[in-house]
Amino acid sequence: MVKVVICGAAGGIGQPLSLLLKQSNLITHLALFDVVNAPGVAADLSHINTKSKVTGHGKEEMDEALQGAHTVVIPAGVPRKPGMTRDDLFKINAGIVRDLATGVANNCPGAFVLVISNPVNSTVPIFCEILKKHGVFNPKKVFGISTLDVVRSSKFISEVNTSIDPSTTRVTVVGGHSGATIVPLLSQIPGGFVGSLSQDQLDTLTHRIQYGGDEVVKAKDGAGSATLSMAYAGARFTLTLLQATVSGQRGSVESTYVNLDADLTNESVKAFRNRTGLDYFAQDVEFGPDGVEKILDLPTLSSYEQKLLETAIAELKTNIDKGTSFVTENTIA
Ligand SMILES: NC(=O)c1ccc[n+]([C@@H]2O[C@H](COP(=O)([O-])OP(=O)(O)OC[C@H]3O[C@@H](n4cnc5c(N)ncnc54)[C@H](O)[C@@H]3O)[C@@H](O)[C@H]2O)c1
Ligand SMILES: O=C(O)C[C@H](O)C(=O)O
Repeated sequence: MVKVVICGAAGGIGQPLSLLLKQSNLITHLALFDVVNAPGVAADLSHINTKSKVTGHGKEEMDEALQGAHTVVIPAGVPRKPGMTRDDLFKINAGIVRDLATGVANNCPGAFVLVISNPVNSTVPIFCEILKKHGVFNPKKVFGISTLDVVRSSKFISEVNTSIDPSTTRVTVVGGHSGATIVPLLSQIPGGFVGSLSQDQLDTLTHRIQYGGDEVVKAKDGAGSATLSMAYAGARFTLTLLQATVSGQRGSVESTYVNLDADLTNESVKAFRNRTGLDYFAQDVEFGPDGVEKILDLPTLSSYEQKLLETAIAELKTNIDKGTSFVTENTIA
């Protein structure tokens, strides 16, 4: 049985994400958990003629939803409004993520967990610290979802160079998932893409990728942030992970924000960690049956990207400390 649980399933991301996952034959049970409206969304989806069973679970039914989960996807929490940073969401979303992590530790400690709730740079450390406290943390199984940055990068570069097919050109995006911590490695795009840009074009494109979320928040004008593109990105990541962990497919790669203990064999990851002091970082990861098979080496960066990375590292440190301190200060020993 492959049970996938969506926490926050009735929300702006949760609904289209559940719809996309309902189309997968890899999933046998889709469990929708939300503090509001989950049974209604579940009833609606359950009429779609694909293999999976769909169940809805309300506010008091988190444990039941999580029991036996293979994978838990978490888009629960509040989204931004214009003028807010992702870090402004910390106050509310930190507590939501802490409680869901406790639920995972108690009900499905071996599950793969995909954290979408912002600020991802801090909510992933919160999730991992809670699992550590319960003695069930496996760094190969917890992922911060930064796939939307990769999806945006592919699309935005194809608008600059129309010979690029955005559906097949993947861009490595490292660092984290907010503003300056998002570092797209455009120098890695084959065909001399970066060399064809002026410095102004490179600055504009990099800024657009780093602040793509703001474009949507501004356009939605108070009605939230990216939901449909996020559902697409979240489904892409979930299905890639399921193909590796359920179907045994090897060799697929996505950029994702992980605890760097996920690959203790990579010497360059060790060296990076010693130099920066970072325990969490988004990087290209290869999937295997246990989740993270390998964290890939950082490629050689251009001097432009190196500067972006140094700025990202400083901000990431603060974001990570904020997440880990929250757990130290807000959990009963
Ligand atoms: N990682 C990314 O790239 C990315 C992209 C877009 C949005 N996000 C983040 O995803 C989150 C959700 O965004 P949205 O637009 O779907 O928001 P939304 O308000 O539309 O939906 C959130 C849902 O979570 C539910 N919820 C709240 N507390 C809960 C709890 N304790 N347990 C279960 N469900 C709970 C709400 O009832 C709601 O249905 C936000 O934090 C947003 O910033 C992340
Ligand atoms: O911008 C946001 O707040 C939502 C999300 O993180 C995004 O990148 O679109």
